[in-house]
Order: sequence, then C-alpha cells, then structure tokens
Amino acid sequence: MTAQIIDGKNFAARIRGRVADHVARLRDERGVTPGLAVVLVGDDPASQVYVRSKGKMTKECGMESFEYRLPETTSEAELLALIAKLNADGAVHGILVQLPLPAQIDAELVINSIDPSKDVDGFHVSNVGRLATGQRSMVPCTPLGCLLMLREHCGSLSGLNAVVLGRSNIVGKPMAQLLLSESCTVTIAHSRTRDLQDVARRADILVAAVGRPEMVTGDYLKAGATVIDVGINRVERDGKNRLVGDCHFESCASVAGAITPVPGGVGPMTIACLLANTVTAYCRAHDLPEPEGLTA
Ligand SMILES: Nc1nc2c(c(=O)[nH]1)N[C@@H](CN(C=O)c1ccc(C(=O)N[C@@H](CCC(=O)O)C(=O)O)cc1)CN2
Repeated sequence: MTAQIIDGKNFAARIRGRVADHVARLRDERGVTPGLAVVLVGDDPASQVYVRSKGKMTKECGMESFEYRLPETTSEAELLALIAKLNADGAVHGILVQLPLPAQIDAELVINSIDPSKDVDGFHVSNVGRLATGQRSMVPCTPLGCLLMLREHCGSLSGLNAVVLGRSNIVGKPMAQLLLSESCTVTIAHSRTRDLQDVARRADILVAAVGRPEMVTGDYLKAGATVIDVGINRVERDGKNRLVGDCHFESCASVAGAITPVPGGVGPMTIACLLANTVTAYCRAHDLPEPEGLTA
C-alpha cells in the first residue's frame, strides 16, 4: 500500500484563508480588528523563526500583531509584569509566550498568569481542566491542527481506535482528550508502555508525538491506518541538516492508508490554528458567533 499524503501546508493555507475572511467580516461589519501578542524571551534560533512567521501570518490575515522580544536575562518578575499589561490591554485578544523559556523562568507560573480567555495556546490550567471536562476551552494549537486534519481526512472519528504516542502537556494529553470527545477509543502510550508495537498496531489513527527521530516504523502500523506525525527533529544525514518526524516516512507510507509528511504536515497547522484561536478568543470575548470549522 502507498499512503495518501495529508498535505498540512495546503490545509493550513486554507485555514488561514478562512481566518482572513472572518477577520474581514469583523472589520467591515463592526469596524474591529482582533490582536495577537507574541512574547519571545531569549535567542533560541528555531523560536525566532516561529515567532517571525507568527507575526507575518497574523498581519497577512488582517489582524493586529504585537511582538515583544526580551533578552535571555529577563527575570520572571519582568515577564509577569509584561503579561499583566497585556491582560489589561483591550487591543490584545490573544497572548502567546513562545516556549521554551530560559531556565530562570518558571514556565508554568508564567502560563498560568495569562488571562485564560486570552490564552490562545490553551496551556493555562483552567483551559486544560475545561478541555478535560468537556467544557468550552481554548484548545492547544498543535492538537487542534491534528484534529482538523483528521476530521477532514476521515470524516467521523466515532468508534475508531486511536493511539497517541507521547504524554506531553502540549500535545499528547490534549490530543487524547480531543479524540475522546470525538468518541474514539483512546490509548495513550509512552516510553514505558509494554509491547508498544502491539499497542500501536491496534490503531486506526496513530498520533506520534514522542520527539524521537523516526522511531515509528511500518511494523508499528495496522494496514490502512491514518498516521499523524507531530515530530519535528533536526538530524544530520550525509553531512546535511535534515528535518524528520517521529515516523520513518518511507516504511510507514508503505503500510498506512494516509500519513502527514515532515516538513509540511502538522507544523504549518500549528500557526494556522493559533490564528484561528485568536479570532475565536475575540468572538467569545464579545459574545459573537465563532468562526465555523476552526474550533474543536
Ligand atoms: N507557546 C508555544 N511554544 C511552542 C509551540 C506552541 O504551540 N506554543 N510549538 C512549538 C513551535 N511552533 C510554534 O510555536 C512551531 C513548530 C513548527 C512549525 C512548522 O511550521 N514547522 C515546519 C518546519 C519548519 C522548520 O523548517 O523548522 C513543518 O513542520 O513543516 C510551526 C510552529 C514549540 N514552541
């Protein structure tokens, strides 16, 4: 079998188009513009690239972009003071603090200081609890992107066996909650799971988010499974730097029914869903109808 490629780059462009349409309607009908504030602390090269893309795409969708670049030596108190200012700013409807943060800053404390209604990353403990209990919440961008791709590719997910490899707060746990709310039968597997291949081979949907380059090979898969590869791993091959997923693409594509590539799969959906979450946050804050098809 040769798997169908789920093109995240193309899908993300369509999501951004829908966000832009909604933003244009808000501007034309109400004269308002949603705003997203992104805070970067330090000089992590990958984070700098992601933050630049977030600002550029926010503006391309017609929204207001506020960028804060703070030095590596920024103290926790300084960052908390900036967040308090953004929480109180009526022009800011979404706040995102780029991760990872430097070691002197407690990321959990910082995330939980963001107003939950502006927490477009969906990492605040209140949003995490709301998602887990089936209440309306802000949903983390990467799992939301995976869910939107799965819905488009599979249609109804009800009754399917879903295996999530990885238990991080950012991807694995919220992904499992989202699949559960779609009525999947969900297993969360991780580095200590016994007979991991056997567990994975039961999956109709496999989401790989373990952060280990090409760990999942074709023999982890049921024939025809839908594979969502969340991994973004930089490796050196033949003297060149390459980006690979958590799945070994060629062997998985020969068994799966459909698979996301790396790059060009889940990654682009993360930023598209951040923009979608910003519009959603605006609409919720102003009791307006939410954009269709851009929420969980
Ligand atoms: N506050 C947050 N921090 C981080 C998040 C997050 O969701 N919120 N996620 C990641 C980084 N990230 C966005 O911030 C992100 C990662 C990857 C991509 C992407 O488009 N990847 C491309 C490849 C790009 C490359 O060459 O490096 C792809 O997969 O095709 C976008 C956003 C950690 N921090």
